[in-house]
Order: sequence, then C-alpha cells, then structure tokens
Amino acid sequence: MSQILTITRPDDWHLHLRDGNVLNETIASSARSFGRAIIMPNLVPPVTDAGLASQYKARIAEQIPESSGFQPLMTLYLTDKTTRETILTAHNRGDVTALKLYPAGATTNSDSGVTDLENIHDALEAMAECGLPLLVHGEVTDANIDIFDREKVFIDRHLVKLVERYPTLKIIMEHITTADAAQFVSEGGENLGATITAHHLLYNRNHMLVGGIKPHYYCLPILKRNLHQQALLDAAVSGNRRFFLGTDSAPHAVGAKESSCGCAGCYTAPAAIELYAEAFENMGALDKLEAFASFNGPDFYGLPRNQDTITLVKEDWTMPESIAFGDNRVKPLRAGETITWRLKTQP
Ligand SMILES: NC(=O)N[C@@H](CC(=O)O)C(=O)O
Ligand SMILES: [Zn+2]
Ligand SMILES: [Zn+2]
Repeated sequence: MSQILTITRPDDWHLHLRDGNVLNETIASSARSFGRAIIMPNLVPPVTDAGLASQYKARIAEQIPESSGFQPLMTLYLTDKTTRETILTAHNRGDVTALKLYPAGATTNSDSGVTDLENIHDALEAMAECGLPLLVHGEVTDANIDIFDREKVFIDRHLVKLVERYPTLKIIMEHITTADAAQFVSEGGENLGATITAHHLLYNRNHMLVGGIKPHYYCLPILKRNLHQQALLDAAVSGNRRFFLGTDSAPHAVGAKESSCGCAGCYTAPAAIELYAEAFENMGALDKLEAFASFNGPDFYGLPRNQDTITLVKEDWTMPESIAFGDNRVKPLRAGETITWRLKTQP
C-alpha cells in the first residue's frame, strides 16, 4: 500500500500566472491543487490600480477550469506614483487583497518599481488604515552589493525600519532565502510573515552551479548556500504560524531561460504541492505540511481556511521535458525527472 496524505486544500500565497495565451496552462497547473492564489502584478505594463486588477482578474476567470473552485486574489504593483487614493479605491472596490513592493530593478519586470520607500509613505499609511497587507520582494539593488547579500542588506537597511514605522501594517516578506530572513521573521511580531518556495526548500546554489550552470534553477532571490536552505527548512517545519506556502512559480518560455542572458524564475506549479511534500518528508515532518500549506496563510491574511481536501499518494511519476506555453514551450522545474508524490485527482 502506498503512503497517502490527505490535507485541507492548500493555497498559494505568491504566484505568477502571466497573461494572454499562456493563462490556460498556468491556471490549470495551479488550480489542480490550490484553492486560492495571490496573483503577482508584474505584468508589462504592471497592474497598478484597481481597474487594471479587475480587468486582469476577468481574463484569469475566463481560463479557470469549470470543475475548479480556484480563486485568484489580486494584488497591485506599488510605484513611486501610487497615491493614498489608489489604495482607498482599491480597498473600497474590494477586489484587491494586497500590494506588492518591488524595489526598482530588483527582479523580472520591476523597472516601474519603487525607487525610494519615502515615495510610498502615504500609500503605506493608507494600507495600514484599511488593513491591506504589503508584500515585499526584499532585495536591495545597489550595484556594489553582492547578489548573495542583497536580501540581508534589505532587511538591515529597510525592513527593520518599515516594521518599526508601520506597526499595524501586515508585512509579508516574500520568497525568503536566507537564515537572516528566517530569523528576522521568527523574531518579529504578529504582523510580520513570510512565504517560502518549494525550490528554496529543496535546493541550494550548488544545484544551480556545480557541474555546469543550470538556468532552470535561476530565480531571484538567488539560491543561497546550503546552511540557508537548512534554515528555511527549519522555519517551514517549526510550527511558527507566520511562515507559509508561496510557490513563486514564475514561468518563462524555454528560450528566455536557456539564453546568454537568461530570465529569473522557476516554473514549479506543475508539481508544487508535491515538491513541498518531498521537502517536508525529507525533514521527517509531513505532519507539519498542512499547517504550512493550508492554515497559516489564510490565518495571517484573515481569510477562512478552505473547506475541502486534497490527497497525495507516495508514487513516482516523471515530469514532462517541457509543456506547451502559448506559442512557446516552458520547462518546469524537475523536467524529465522523477517526482515522488502524486496528486490524486478527484473522481
Ligand atoms: N522569482 C523570480 O525569479 N522571478 C519572478 C519575479 C519575482 O518574484 O521576483 C518573475 O516574475 O519571473
Ligand atoms: Zn520577487
Ligand atoms: Zn515572484
């Protein structure tokens, strides 16, 4: 008899669905297992106000498989020009769940991001007032700061002050990658949370760089050394309710990754919950997966937990080498390799 694991349906608190003719693929992959997902706004041009968010939501809704109850939770992209009114309108229209801070230049499609946190002071105050959380890509962009140190320097220079200055603002440090971030969040107050990706739990920079450079492991924040990976695993299984699942599944067409200037982002949605199960199993902590994947996120956001369940079976299958992606192909993480848990599809 294979091992079976049934948990409350999980949610994905950090997801890139992209737009246009790839939505059918990205949405189907996530809707297999997740009930809700926080939809990242880094489109070109970015989703900067409630009107753009509801148009994007409608394009997503068209592609949600009929049998699925998948709910996209929309976010807005903060810029230097985001006003208090932008926030209040978003709150009043009710279609926006959170706002995303990309330091300008930090990652994929972040050129319109924030150049100085002072520029969004009014927006942050308005968010604190109306209870809209701030999601942070926490990396500095200074050319003289080493790419492996950018998360820690962001915490020291900016996050410490943000948390102090806006004590009632809910802040989620997205896709944490360092022991420093895990420690900062675990020592923080009830309004500070963090998402952790499956790939940062399963991999470190050796996987990306030893024996040849492997572009499909390249994401931002970049994979760190193994002691950081271990700290993330410890945080994920710690039982601390402010750590929760966010895949940061971020597909790019295969040619855009296998290039002399390859894009950052790993496409993990085709096996996301299965990969988290592997990571938790490696830690001997499968009993901690449900809280991390299905309880901590909605509890932090003040949303109800999902009512239904999913079932995972301990059974090998092989991830396809590539998947249709609009007019292109996308290589998922683990392409052509074995995945050791399988999602049981509902009868
Ligand atoms: N994580 C990534 O490496 N890439 C993301 C952007 C992001 O989440 O920083 C993307 O949109 O491709
Ligand atoms: Zn990011
Ligand atoms: Zn992301």
